[in-house]
Amino acid sequence: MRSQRVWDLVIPLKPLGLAKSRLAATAGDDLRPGLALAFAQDTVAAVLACAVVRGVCVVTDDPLAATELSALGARIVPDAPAAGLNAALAHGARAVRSERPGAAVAALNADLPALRPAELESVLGSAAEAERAFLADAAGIGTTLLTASGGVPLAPAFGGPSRARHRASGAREITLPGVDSVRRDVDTADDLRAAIALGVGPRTATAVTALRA
Ligand SMILES: Nc1nc2c(ncn2[C@@H]2O[C@H](COP(=O)(O)OP(=O)(O)OP(=O)(O)O)[C@@H](O)[C@H]2O)c(=O)[nH]1
Ligand SMILES: C=C(OP(=O)(O)O)C(=O)O
Repeated sequence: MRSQRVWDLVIPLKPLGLAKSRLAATAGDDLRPGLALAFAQDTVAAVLACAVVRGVCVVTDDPLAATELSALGARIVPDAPAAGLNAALAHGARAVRSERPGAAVAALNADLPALRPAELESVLGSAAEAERAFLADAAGIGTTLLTASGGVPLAPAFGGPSRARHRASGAREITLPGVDSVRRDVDTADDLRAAIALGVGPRTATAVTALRA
């Protein structure tokens, strides 16, 4: 029987006061940081429930997020480069591999509140067939997940139209059907509605109830 590959995930998270700025009209400055935290908590909890995930490293400078996400079982690494998303991801991958040389790593956004562990497992199973692989977001423009096998640099190129950049970088695109929850990032009010329709995790459901109230 072929043994299944295990993965270490790297999840970047901006300071909560700055995160999810495109939801400002929906949530307002009082509720938006809590919503961003709830997305991250539901994302991390689903990742940690995935059978092929060995560990989660969250790269963040936010003290509340650090406390809450480490309580779920994530390792927290400060955003020492302070040079944006891709620098944070490369830093997280280095932190993982400094403890586990040769680890297979996957970068995943923190804004996937509908994430299902079984769908993530399918995506990672498909990713194991390539040295580097990625999954496009629900809009088909960006990326929600990028993987690198052991010994292979992650070389993240997230931000805006990153699907084309990851494809051009030589990473293989994962084209699996039935993994909507892994593609469903939430940037806008429409995205949030779509995530709710898929079924969000418990912390996001509570935060959305506060929003509606
Ligand atoms: N550690 C770290 N994480 C980042 C940084 N920039 C973005 N992220 C995270 O990267 C992921 C994807 O970023 P975006 O979807 O643009 O999220 P966002 O910046 O919160 O959303 P907007 O403010 O609407 O652009 C989210 O999990 C962010 O929290 C950064 O400079 N450092
Ligand atoms: C960082 C990304 O997400 P967003 O579109 O939310 O900025 C990305 O898709 O590369």
